[in-house]
Amino acid sequence: MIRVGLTGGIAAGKSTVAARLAQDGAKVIDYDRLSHEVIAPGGPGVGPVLDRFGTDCGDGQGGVDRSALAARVFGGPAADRDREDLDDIIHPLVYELAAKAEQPWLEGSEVVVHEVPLLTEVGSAIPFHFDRVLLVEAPSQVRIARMVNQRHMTPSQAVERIGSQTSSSSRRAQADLLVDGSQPIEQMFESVDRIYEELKSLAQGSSHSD
Ligand SMILES: CC(C)(COP(=O)(O)OP(=O)(O)OC[C@H]1O[C@@H](n2cnc3c(N)ncnc32)[C@H](O)[C@@H]1O)[C@@H](O)C(=O)NCCC(=O)NCCS
Ligand SMILES: Nc1ncnc2c1ncn2[C@@H]1O[C@H](COP(=O)(O)OP(=O)(O)OP(=O)(O)O)[C@@H](O)[C@H]1O
Repeated sequence: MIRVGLTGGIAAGKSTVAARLAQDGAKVIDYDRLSHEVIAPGGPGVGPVLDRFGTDCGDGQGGVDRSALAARVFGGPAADRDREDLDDIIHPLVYELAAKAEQPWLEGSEVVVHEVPLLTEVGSAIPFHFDRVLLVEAPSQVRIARMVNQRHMTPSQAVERIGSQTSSSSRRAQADLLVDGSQPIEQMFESVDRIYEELKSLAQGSSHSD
C-alpha cells in the first residue's frame, strides 16, 4: 500500500476530493468522522472531555454536544488554550482508530488515504509516515462563503475557524500534490482522477509502508 495524507483548510473541498478518490478505488480514513466517533455516546473521549470542559458540554445522551464545544474552542475567551487541551485529548484516540482502520490494507497494493484536516498543524505528532501529501486549496473568501451558505455558520464563526488553523503557505510547504478546490467540480474530478492513477501506479510498485 501507499499512505497518502489528504489535507486542506476548512471547507476547501477535502471530503469532496476524498469521495472521488474512494470512487476511483482508494481506501479513505476520515479523521473528522473518527473524531466524532470518539466523543459520541460510549466513546472513549467523552469522559475526559467532560472532565476538562464541564458537563455543560454534554449532550444529555452520554455524548458531547459538538456545537457547545465548538463555541468554546473556536470562539470562547480562552479558545487557544481550550483548543490545545481538546486536541491533546482527541488526537491520540483518533490516531488509534486510524491505525486499526488501515490494518486490513497494510500488506496490499491499495492507495490508503488519511483525510486529516490538521495534518500540517499536528506536525510530527501524528504516528504515520505519509508517502505523499495531497493538499486541497481554495481561497479564504470561497471557504467562508461555503461555510456561511451551506453550513449555516455566521461569517464570524467561519472566520474564527479559519483563524484557528495554519496558513496556506505552511500547508504548501508540506504538500507533494495540489488540487484546486475552487475550480469547477468536473474539472476538479478530472485532476483527482489523474492524481489517483499516479498514486495507484506507485502503490502497485510498493510492498509495504510503516
Ligand atoms: C470542536 C468540535 C467538537 C466541533 O465539531 P463540529 O461538528 O462543529 O466540526 P467538525 O468536527 O465537523 O470539524 C469541521 C472542521 O473544523 C476544523 N477543526 C476541527 N477541529 C479543529 C481544531 N481543533 N483546530 C482547528 N480546526 C479544527 C477542521 O477543518 C474540520 O474539518 C470538533 O471539531 C472536534 O472535536 N475537534 C477536535 C478534534 C480535531 O482536531 N478534529 C480534526 C481532525 S482530527
Ligand atoms: N470544486 C468545487 N466547486 C464547488 N463547490 C465545491 C467544490 N468542491 C467542494 N465544494 C463544496 O464545498 C463545500 C465544502 O466541501 P467539503 O465538505 O468537501 O470541504 P472539506 O474541506 O472537507 O470541509 P471540512 O474542513 O469542513 O471537512 C461542500 O458543500 C462541497 O460540495
